[in-house]
Amino acid sequence: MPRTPLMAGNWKMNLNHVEAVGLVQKLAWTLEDKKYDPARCEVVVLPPFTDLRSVQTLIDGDRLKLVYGAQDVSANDAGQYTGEISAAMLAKLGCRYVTVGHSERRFYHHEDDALVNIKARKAIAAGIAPIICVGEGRDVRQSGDHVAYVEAQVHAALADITAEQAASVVIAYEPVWAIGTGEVASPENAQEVCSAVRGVVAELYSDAVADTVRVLYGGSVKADNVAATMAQPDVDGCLVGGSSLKVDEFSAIARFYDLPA
Ligand SMILES: O=C(CO)COP(=O)(O)O
Repeated sequence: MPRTPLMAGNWKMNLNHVEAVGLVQKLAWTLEDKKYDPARCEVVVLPPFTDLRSVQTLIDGDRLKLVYGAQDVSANDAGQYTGEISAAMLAKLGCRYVTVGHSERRFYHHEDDALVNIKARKAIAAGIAPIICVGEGRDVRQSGDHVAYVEAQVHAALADITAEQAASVVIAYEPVWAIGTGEVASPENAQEVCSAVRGVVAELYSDAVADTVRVLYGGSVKADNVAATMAQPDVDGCLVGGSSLKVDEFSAIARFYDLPA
């Protein structure tokens, strides 16, 4: 079965719950206006935790053709973990996806590969598809070791995840030097690493699993560069930061197949 492209908007720490409702409404209307077809591209929003209940109510109540998820999940199930949100809580709110291991969490919260792996497994156990984020910093890119670096991150993130579980996993390649900088990776650079990511999945599991897993690119994705990136055989979608907060931009990205490559 061909992989359904996935465009996920990572809002990061932007928009309160009232603003979130406004953005989701406008996004849904714009997509409907443009005859958005969920079979051709799955569109996901990843708001802050405090917005999730409002987003759930809106999407469910109005039967909007949008999927939502969260930006992080606790590595623990319940108990004395002040400030944390469990996978079960996210599942109860109807979250279908959660990003784990975003470079901003690795950097600001010192999250390492082992923790990212636990978070991915917690998400899977709760029936939520983890979007596992990997990607090299500028120093690694300049040293030329970026492929091996990302392959090692993927290996570690998938530890103790079975082949059956791995089929639901999404892996997002987000080179740190491209995040929020306007410096998008070239389509060839994105393809090189996304294909290596798929290679690790094939090596760990099978070609069949590697054919199922969606590999996304993230980093300064915009309507004017998304089509060229999406034309690459191993890029199945994008994890979009800044552009996901702009309705016209994000809805154009969701219809990448109508844009010139
Ligand atoms: O970090 C990102 C998505 O998770 C990418 O952010 P930008 O699209 O703003 O570069």
